[in-house]
Amino acid sequence: MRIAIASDHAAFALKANLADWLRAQGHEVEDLGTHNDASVDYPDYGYKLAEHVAAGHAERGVALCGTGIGISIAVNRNPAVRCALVSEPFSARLSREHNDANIIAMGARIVAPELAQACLEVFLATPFGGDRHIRRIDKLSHPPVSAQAD
Ligand SMILES: O=C(CO)[C@H](O)[C@H](O)COP(=O)(O)O
Repeated sequence: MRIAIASDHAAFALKANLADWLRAQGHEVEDLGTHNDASVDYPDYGYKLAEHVAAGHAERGVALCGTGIGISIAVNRNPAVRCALVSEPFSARLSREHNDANIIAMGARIVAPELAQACLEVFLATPFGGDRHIRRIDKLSHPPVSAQAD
């Protein structure tokens, strides 16, 4: 699978670890930076990753920062992608089955590399469940001008 990966300085080491692990699994990995541990701003890398996946240059994306929170917010500003912030494999699986997430976000200050690998493995292996979830995914793509829930 073609996978793009991006992080800020706080997750630079985790990004290197996961990129190596993905390549060892036979995936084609594009590293969108950052390329060292000098301080940078996570939105820059989140926007770049989202644009890359939305353009079809990669089938899946991996977004990393200290907590995963900031970069996942940045990625989800792009309406053409769905990014799930996870810290354990069960959420990683459901992010695919229910949400058809195409980008996974994790925090290097939250999850150890082995756990991040386990989350990523499940994320890449799990198909979208379809059925009722299609209707809900579609609603995410078309937010209402004014909310209408009971
Ligand atoms: O987790 C993050 C955003 O959600 C960032 O990685 C974190 O805020 C960077 O912090 P610092 O500049 O103190 O290294």
